[in-house]
Amino acid sequence: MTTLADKTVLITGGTGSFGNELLQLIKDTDVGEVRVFSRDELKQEQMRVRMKNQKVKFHIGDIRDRQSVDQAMEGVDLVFHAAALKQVPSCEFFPMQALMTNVVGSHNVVESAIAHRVGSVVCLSTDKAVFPVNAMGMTKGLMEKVATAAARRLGDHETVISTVRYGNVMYSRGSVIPLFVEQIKSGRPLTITDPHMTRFLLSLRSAIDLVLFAFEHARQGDIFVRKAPASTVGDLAQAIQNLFGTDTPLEVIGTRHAEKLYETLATSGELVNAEDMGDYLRIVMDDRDLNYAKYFTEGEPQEALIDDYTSHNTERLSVPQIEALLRSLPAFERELTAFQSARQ
Ligand SMILES: O=c1ccn([C@@H]2O[C@H](COP(=O)(O)OP(=O)(O)O[C@H]3O[C@H](CO)[C@H](O)[C@H](O)[C@H]3O)[C@@H](O)[C@H]2O)c(=O)[nH]1
Repeated sequence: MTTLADKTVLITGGTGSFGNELLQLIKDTDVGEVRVFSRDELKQEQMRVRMKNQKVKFHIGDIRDRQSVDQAMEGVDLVFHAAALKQVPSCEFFPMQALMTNVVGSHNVVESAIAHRVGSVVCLSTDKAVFPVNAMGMTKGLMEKVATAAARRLGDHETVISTVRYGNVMYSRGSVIPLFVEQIKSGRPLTITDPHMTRFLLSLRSAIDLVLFAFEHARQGDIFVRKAPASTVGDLAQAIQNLFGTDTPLEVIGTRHAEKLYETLATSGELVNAEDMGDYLRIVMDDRDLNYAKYFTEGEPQEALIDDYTSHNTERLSVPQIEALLRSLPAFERELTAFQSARQ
């Protein structure tokens, strides 16, 4: 990570799991300074005590408040924009709050970075932003539009704005894997929404690799996608049962509010202009101008021939493959070991 040498990095939403993991990775490199920007003073205090690192500075603020963003942006070279409301149910019930943080807040971050001549801004998005059905995905989709519109306006300005999209981060707080583990530990049935539902699966470390890849390779307005395998929820539950050596009953509870049978990481329209970079896809910005006549004369005939890239048609993990992936997650492995030793 020589490219971070002596750089000042700002992580919005820096006290979350993404910020914590990224900091672990870069705090001992030759990075100049890392600023953690977030609303929660308690989480910042806990992080400060845990880190004890002079390079890490803490800024209380809210991305909805431009002034607080501007203060933290002074002298920054690189922004990882992770601050968001990302719980599907809470965004569903409070869509204006999602709009204020994910759209207006993101606009503040992008415009502040441009005004402070920051070198690179990487915005974190999600597969739920593509063909969105819930307020979380809709507002993240609008965040992408805000980032792309700024990038289009900037052209070859010194600030490069890019976005990354990824699917479900395995074992993230509040997600299905820790839930299934808790249900097994307490002997309750595993609540399965729909055994055929699929999700892209990736580790937090892979998500961070994607963000660093974007920083190192971004051209103006790029969206980067990490290719990822997927599994059905039924197979995921089976893999967890196998590893824990239990046969806890399964209870099919049905699809929850505002969720999809499968997710999409890139649309056929985006794939027409995407560059295959091995583990990653670079979706190039559509930089056509607002000259509507062109839209009717310069369409994209290829689009109809390509499928969207979805968790239904990506590589499908088998149960043993899911087991191997789960065992590579340190937090899962710790739970499993504790469970096994308690049973002996
Ligand atoms: O009791 C449950 C809960 C979930 N699921 C299923 O497990 C899969 C994953 O569910 P998660 O709740 O772990 O993840 P989501 O895809 O719903 O969304 C997650 O990932 C998003 C990012 O893409 C947001 O971060 C969101 O808050 C987070 O929950 C889904 O198919 C869901 O239907 C079950 O079968 N049973």
